[in-house]
Amino acid sequence: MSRLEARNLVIDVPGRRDGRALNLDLEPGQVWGVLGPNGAGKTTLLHTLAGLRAPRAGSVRLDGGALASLPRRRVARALGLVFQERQDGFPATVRETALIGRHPWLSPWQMEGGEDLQLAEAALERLDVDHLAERLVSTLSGGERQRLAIATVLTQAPAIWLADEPTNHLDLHHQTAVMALLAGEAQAGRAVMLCLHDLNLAARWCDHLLLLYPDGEACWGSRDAMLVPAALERLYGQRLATAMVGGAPVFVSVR
Ligand SMILES: Nc1ncnc2c1ncn2[C@@H]1O[C@H](COP(=O)(O)OP(=O)(O)OP(=O)(O)O)[C@@H](O)[C@H]1O
Repeated sequence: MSRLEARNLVIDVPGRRDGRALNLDLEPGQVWGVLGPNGAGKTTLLHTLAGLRAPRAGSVRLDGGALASLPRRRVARALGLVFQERQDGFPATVRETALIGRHPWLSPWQMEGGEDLQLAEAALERLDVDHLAERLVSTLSGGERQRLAIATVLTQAPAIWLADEPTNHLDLHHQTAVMALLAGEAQAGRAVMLCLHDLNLAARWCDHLLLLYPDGEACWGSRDAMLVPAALERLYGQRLATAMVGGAPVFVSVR
């Protein structure tokens, strides 16, 4: 189990004022949703929390240690990142790609062993892409590629998931399956943070929300405290109608 802390964190969005510094803890068992309009800084935040981008101010701490000073292997074992964009620069099969998730756990020239292969196979099956194991990644559909990206992080088995729009390209069934998988990861003691565009998925599956505004303002807290229609309308610059379905709010944009 691991925790990630943002302390007085200002993400570096070019040309934008600092806005509100973030002070939040991503703790084992939690599912955080990051909401905000295009360009608000969701991806920038995730990459900053993963140590791939330097913050403008403040720090990120992993289990109490400054992320920037920890060995990359230690970070790579703890943090799994599902990228929004990905490049498949060289030819690889689906199975080989999932096995990349084991790299943080292997020494530089060590081959993957039987246990690594078992983890990869189980992850491919869990994401419903096991029948594609021999296929080249370049031949996959958008949704299949997305599920493989999640299977690769599942193979990595990190204590903390940072997932940028994990339901991108997914049909309704696979959206629900992926959100259930991530909620299950949290229930098993991992910490999960997701950037989402779908308010209804956030309302259904997240227990904490961070609202990022385009001007750098932000607020965060428990899901119920954050799902205030007026705040969400201001966030997106969009009028919303709200209904309750199965005990959870459902938001629909209205003209
Ligand atoms: N290298 C860069 N140079 C200039 N501007 C950048 C650079 N990287 C990001 N930005 C800008 O920073 C802002 C935040 O980008 P980011 O990708 O974090 O937004 P986002 O909330 O994830 O958006 P989306 O919902 O569209 O994915 C955007 O306005 C983007 O154009």
